[in-house]
Amino acid sequence: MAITLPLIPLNGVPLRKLQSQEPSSNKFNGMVPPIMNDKIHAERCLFQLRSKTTPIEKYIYLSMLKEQDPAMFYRLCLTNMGEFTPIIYTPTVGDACLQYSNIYRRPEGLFISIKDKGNIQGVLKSWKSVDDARISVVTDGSRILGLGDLGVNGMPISAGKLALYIAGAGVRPNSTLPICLDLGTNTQKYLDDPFYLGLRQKRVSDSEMKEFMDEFMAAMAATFPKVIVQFEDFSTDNAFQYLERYRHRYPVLNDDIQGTGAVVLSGFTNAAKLSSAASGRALSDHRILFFGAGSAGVGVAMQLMSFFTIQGLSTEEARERIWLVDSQGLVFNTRGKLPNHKQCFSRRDYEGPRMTDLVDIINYVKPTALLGLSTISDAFSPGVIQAMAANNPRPIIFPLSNPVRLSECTFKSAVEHSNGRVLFASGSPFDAIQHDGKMLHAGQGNNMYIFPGLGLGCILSRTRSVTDSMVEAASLGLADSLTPEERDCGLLYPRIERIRSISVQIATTVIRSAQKEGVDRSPELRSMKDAELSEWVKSKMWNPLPSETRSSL
Ligand SMILES: NC(=O)C1=CN([C@@H]2O[C@H](COP(=O)(O)OP(=O)(O)OC[C@H]3O[C@@H](n4cnc5c(N)ncnc54)[C@H](O)[C@@H]3O)[C@@H](O)[C@H]2O)C=CC1
Ligand SMILES: CC(=O)C(=O)O
Ligand SMILES: [Mg+2]
Repeated sequence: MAITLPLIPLNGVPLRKLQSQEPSSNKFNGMVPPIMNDKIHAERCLFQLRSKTTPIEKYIYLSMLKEQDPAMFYRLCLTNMGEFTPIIYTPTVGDACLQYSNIYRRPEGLFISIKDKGNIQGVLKSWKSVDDARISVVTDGSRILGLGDLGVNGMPISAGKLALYIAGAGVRPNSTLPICLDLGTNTQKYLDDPFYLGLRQKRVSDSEMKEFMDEFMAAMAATFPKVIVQFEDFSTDNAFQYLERYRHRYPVLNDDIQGTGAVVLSGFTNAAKLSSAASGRALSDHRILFFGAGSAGVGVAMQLMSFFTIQGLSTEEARERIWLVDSQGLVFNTRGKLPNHKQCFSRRDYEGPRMTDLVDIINYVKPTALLGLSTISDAFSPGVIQAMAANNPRPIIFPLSNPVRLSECTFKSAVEHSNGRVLFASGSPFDAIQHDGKMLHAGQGNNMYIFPGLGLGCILSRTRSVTDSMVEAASLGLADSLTPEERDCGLLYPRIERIRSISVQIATTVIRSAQKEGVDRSPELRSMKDAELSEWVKSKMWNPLPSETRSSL
């Protein structure tokens, strides 16, 4: 039965208010259907969503719902997290980016282009809720997931991450600001596409970008004094460069370097304990091989050093537990000139010849863990998985590249070729599978578990900067957040349906860490006991659910 809904707020009255009117009310002059029940309308929205046949149609439907009826969108998102995240986030958001200039309906964030240089603050002031902005996700579209330089088509990434801030951490929708910078694109296909929404020019020079970024950051701080800036999906060199350039001046974080580092440290910590229980190997003896040495690979490697230093190893000993592989093979000192970000982990104990075959590298390194952040789909072939399984009773294999079609292997392949022994987490979701009569679940090692809670902790502590200790605290908060039932099921990450309580736990540890580091600007939180602080964090979360269902979160 087709039902026509008044989808646009009427006379400035939000749709939710209209819908809560009694059927008999004629206050809105017949613009509300006679029978408008909130619960049934939620079912109706789900019905509409589920009747779309392709993921991109579902994405478009949910984008419209988010725009037209945010409270309903977030209510449904929170109560159907497992169904919604693959649509509003990876993998479907990757397709939405690829097709953004074709499917574009309405602006959902700010586009700031190189042509705005000299007037960036003027553009920022046009944002609808200038007083409120607390968190902004900023991309320049130069490395969207593993899909390359998509220019302004990267906007759905900023919008999608912020939707998870709202759903997962209860940041108020009006406090979020998605931004896509247009500094050109080097992808010719877009420059030739009449629908492409960005400037028709190649990316600007490094020096021009630096001047632009300096003005942009100063304008953000002046316009939104309370805002935290999350850099997202910048190409490798710029990701490292701009994090370093601003992290001591402004409260900024880079999600791909720090958020990914934290989420993998957490899942790896849980996996290493299970792996060591099976092998008898000391935790400090794990050996980690990274396939992919870009912003995410090296960001994770830097964060995983703390796994070993927590076990009592020195920084140098921790570094020795890590090997990198890039597109040229094993990274070692005498191979030739290396970019700065790879130098720290370049091996000094290997002098050649070049080693490029992954099975050869595994047989040489004998890793206990293999982590993929390479964007190379199926790089973890059956032979690679078997080599890992031959050396380890419970091999740790994390194919972390996004979206799902770029994953280094599927869950099914990892389970089959390790005879069900694998400890697995992937960047994008995989369905659970049956093996030997047992249901096995894939962990999702994605920074979506970290950034909502980390960002919330930063907002509530009013931090001056985001320190390494705060990122590490977020990671340990996540590792500690598994329930006994989740541990019994062998999960490496908690169930995503519990994202709000996970975010409370992470935000609380992040606030405490900010206080220890002396970067907090909310002194009134210092005297609170931990339980009181957690309750206070929870009370600050925006909640779209009717009060009777809130306790289920
Ligand atoms: N699971 C998660 O939460 C996250 C996943 N990622 C994913 O990680 C992937 C990489 O991201 P970035 O590090 O930022 O990209 P990047 O472009 O900076 O790095 C890619 C790395 O892979 C290496 N590589 C490329 N081809 C290779 C080959 N044939 N063999 C071996 N290595 C090869 C490159 O040399 C480079 O070191 C992307 O797919 C991204 O979506 C990124 C951030 C978070
Ligand atoms: C998850 C994420 O941030 C990425 O793939 O870039
Ligand atoms: Mg990213």
